[in-house]
Amino acid sequence: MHRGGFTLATKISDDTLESGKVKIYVDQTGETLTVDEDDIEKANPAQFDRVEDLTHLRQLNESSILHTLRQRFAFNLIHTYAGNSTLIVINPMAPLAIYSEKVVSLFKGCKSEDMPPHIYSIAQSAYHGMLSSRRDQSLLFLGRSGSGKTTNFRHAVQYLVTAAGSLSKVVTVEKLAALWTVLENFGNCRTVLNSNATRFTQIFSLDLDQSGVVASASIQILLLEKNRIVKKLDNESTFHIIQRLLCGVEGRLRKELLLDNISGNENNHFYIPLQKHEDRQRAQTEFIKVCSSMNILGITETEQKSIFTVLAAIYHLGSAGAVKTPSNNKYQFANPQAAQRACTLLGTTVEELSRILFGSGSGGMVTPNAPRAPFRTPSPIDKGLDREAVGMEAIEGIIIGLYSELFSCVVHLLNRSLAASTHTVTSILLVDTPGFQNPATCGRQAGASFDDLCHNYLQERLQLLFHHTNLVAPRDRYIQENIDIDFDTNENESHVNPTPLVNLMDRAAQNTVVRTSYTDLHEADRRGLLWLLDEEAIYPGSNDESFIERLFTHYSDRDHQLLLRKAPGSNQFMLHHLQGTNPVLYTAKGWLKCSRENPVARAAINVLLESCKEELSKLFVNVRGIGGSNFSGSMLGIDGTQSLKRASSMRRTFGSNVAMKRKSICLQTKFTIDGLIETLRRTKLRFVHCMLPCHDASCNDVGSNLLGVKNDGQGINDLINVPLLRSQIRGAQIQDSVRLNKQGFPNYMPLGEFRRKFRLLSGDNKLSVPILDERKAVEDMLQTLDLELTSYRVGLSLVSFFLRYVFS
Ligand SMILES: Nc1ncnc2c1ncn2[C@@H]1O[C@H](COP(=O)(O)OP(=O)(O)OP(=O)(O)O)[C@@H](O)[C@H]1O
Repeated sequence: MHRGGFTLATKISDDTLESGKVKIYVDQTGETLTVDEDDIEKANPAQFDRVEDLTHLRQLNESSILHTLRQRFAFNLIHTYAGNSTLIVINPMAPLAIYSEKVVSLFKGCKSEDMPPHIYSIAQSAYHGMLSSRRDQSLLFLGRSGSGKTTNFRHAVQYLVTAAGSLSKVVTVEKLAALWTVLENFGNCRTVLNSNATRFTQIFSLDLDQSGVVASASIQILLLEKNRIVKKLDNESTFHIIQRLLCGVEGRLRKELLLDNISGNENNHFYIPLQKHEDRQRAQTEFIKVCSSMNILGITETEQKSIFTVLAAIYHLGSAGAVKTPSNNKYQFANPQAAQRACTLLGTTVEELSRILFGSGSGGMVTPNAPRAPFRTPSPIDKGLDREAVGMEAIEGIIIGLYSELFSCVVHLLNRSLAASTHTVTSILLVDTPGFQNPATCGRQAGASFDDLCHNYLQERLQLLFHHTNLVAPRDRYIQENIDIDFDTNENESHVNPTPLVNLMDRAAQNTVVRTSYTDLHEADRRGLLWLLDEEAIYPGSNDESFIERLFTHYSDRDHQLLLRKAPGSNQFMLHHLQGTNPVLYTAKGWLKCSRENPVARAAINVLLESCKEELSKLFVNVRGIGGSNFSGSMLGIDGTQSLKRASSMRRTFGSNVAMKRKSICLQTKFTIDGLIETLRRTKLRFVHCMLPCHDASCNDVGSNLLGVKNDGQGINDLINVPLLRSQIRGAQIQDSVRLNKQGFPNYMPLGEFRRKFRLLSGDNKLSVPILDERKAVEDMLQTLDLELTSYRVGLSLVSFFLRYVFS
C-alpha cells in the first residue's frame, strides 16, 4: 500500500532484515524494495478479482476491497455487495444500459441470494423482506455530493413501482418521471460539486396493501436549503426553476407575470437572467418539461399560474432592493416599480409590504394583523451591522419565506397526485439527502459555509446510523444470545467511528446557557458546535470571532485535536469528518446570522394567505389545511407528513420542539435529523453507499469522454482515483462492516419461526404438539438436517437462530 494506492508485489524471504521490514519484488516494474511490514497486505488469487460480494474475499483488507471495486468498475460492474444489507455503487459518470423494464423483469420475484449486485437487487431484497416479514423497510442512500444518490434512489423507486405494480395506476413510471422533473427544478441547483445538486432531504414512502401492491405514495421534505434562493456564489446557481421560468415563460403568461420588459440591465440583487444563447435555449426546453410534468401530475392551470406568480414576485423583489431615505432614516424599496410589480403579483400593496419589511418609524413588522413586534429581537449582533444590510436582510427574509411556502405548496400538490384512500399495511421508505460537501475538492478555496456544515452533520449522523446498525447492534445481539465469536478485529475499529465528531457537533448543553471560560470548563459543561453557535447568536456582544474562540475553548484539548483544528484564515477552522477521512475547511463568516431564522420569513405565509388574489390565497389555505398549526409546514419542514402514515415520530419530534420557538436553525436541523433517524430505526434498514470515482465526476462532462477508455479494462488508472476511493471506503466503514458480516452470523430469525418454516425438512410434522424447549427442538432439527456446524449458531434465548448464509 502506498499514497497513490497499491501495487502488486511478491514477498521475498530474507532473514537478514531488521524486524518490521520485508523485502518485496514489484511485479510490474521488476524492482526489489525493502518496505515496512505494515504497508503490506495479502492479495487474493486472480479468481477473486471481480467477486460480487466483498464478504467472499478470502483475504479481506483495504487493498483487496479497492482492487475488487476497481476491477469491477473497469468492466462496467458498478455495483458490489458489502455484506448482507449494504450495496456499494460507483458513479459510472455516463449512462449504462443496465436500467430498463427488461432488466426489472429479471430481478422481479427473486430472493436476495439469487441476485447479482444491482440497485434493483437491493430494492428487490427490501420488497421481498417486506412481503415475508410485513415489516416496514427502508433504503438509505449515503455519499458525497455528486456520487449518484439521487440517480440510484430514483432507479430504486422506479424498480419497486414496476415490480410491485400499482393499484388503479396511482403511482406510475410516467408520474414518477414527472415528479422528479418538478422536484428537481424547485429543489436542485448547480454547485461546484454537482451541476444538479439536491438541496433537500426527501423521504419517499411507497405504501403497499395486503397483497404487496403499491396503493399510494408520499413525499416528505426536510431541511430545504432555503438560503439558496438568496445566495450568490461564484459558479453556483439558485434553484433551477428561477432561470427556467425567466427564460421559458412566453406569450400572455409572460405579460401577466410582468416579465415582458425585464432585461439584463435591471439591477437585480439575486437573479441575473441567462445571457448565453445555448443556456437560454436549454432553460426554455426545461421549462416546457416542467409545465407538461405538472399537467401529468394533475396540477391545474390555475395552480400552475399561482406558482409561477409567486416565483415572478420573488424575482421582482430581488430587483426592488432596499435603501435608506436620507430624510427620515427609514428604509424603503430602492426600485419602487419593481416593488409594485411584486405587490401586484402577490395581491398586496406596496404600503403593506413596506410596513411588513421595513416597519414604521422604529422598523416594526411582522404580520399584517398581528400586533407589531420589533423588527428583530434587539440583540447586539445587530449593532455591528450596516443598516443597509438590515434593509436587504428584510428583502431576503421575505424571499426565503415565500420560496419555502411555495416549495411546500408544490410538494403538497405532488402528494395529492400520489395519494389514495386505500388501506395500506406496510411501507418502503427511500431516503435521499444532499451529499457530503467539501467544496475544496473541486477547487473552491473560500471554505465551506454554514449550509455545508448542516449537510455534513446530516451525513455524519447517517454514517453513525450505519455504524450502529451494522457494527454495534450485531455485536450486542451476539452478547445477548451468548454466542461466542472469535472476531479478528481491526484494532482501530473501536476508536474510529463517527461518534466523537457527532458529539463534537451536537452534544447537548447539560447546564443552562452559561459562557464558560477555559479554566472553569468541565466535561459536563462541554457542548456541541451547533449548541455553541446557537447560544452565541443570542449572547450580547458576540460575533463570528467570539463563536470560534468559544469553540476552541471547548475543544482545544488533546482529545479533540484530531477532530478540530485551527486554520490560518480569519474565522476558519477544519473539521476532520468521517473518521478523519474528509477534512473540511469551514469559513464561519456570517454564521451567527445564518444560525437564526430570518425574522421576516415567517411573515410570508400571511402575505400569501391574505392575498387579494383569490386563486393565490385559496391555494395556500388548502396547503395549510383549515386551522393549520402556528408554524407553517415549510418552516418545520414536515410537509407531506399527513401521507407519511407510519412515520409518526417525525410529528412527535417536532411537536415538543423548542427549536422552532427559539428560531434556531442549528437546533431545528439537529431535531429534524433526530426525527429522521428515529423513523429509520423502526424499519429494516438497507444502505446504499454511493461513491465518486474522481473528484469532478459530476461537475463537468468528464464522464462522456472517458467511458470509451474504460470498456477494455485498460486505462482504469485514469478513471479511478484510488486514494479518493480509499477515503470513501474508510469513511463509510466498509471494511469493518464486511469483516463482521463475514465472520459473524448476520441472518437470524426467532427459534419458533425457524421451526415452523423448516420443520418439514427434518421430518417433523407435529407442529400442534407444544414444545417446552424450543431451543433443543431447533438443535435437534439442525442435527437431523446435518448442516455444517460452522455455518450456524443457536442463540441462548427464544429469540434467535443465527445463520452465516441465507437459508430459505
Ligand atoms: N448510475 C448512474 N448512471 C449514470 N450516471 C450516473 C449514475 N449515477 C450518477 N450519475 C451521474 O452523476 C451525476 C450526479 O449524480 P446525482 O445527482 O445522483 O448525485 P448525488 O449524490 O445525488 O448528488 P448531491 O448529493 O449533490 O445531490 C448525475 O447527474 C449523473 O450524470
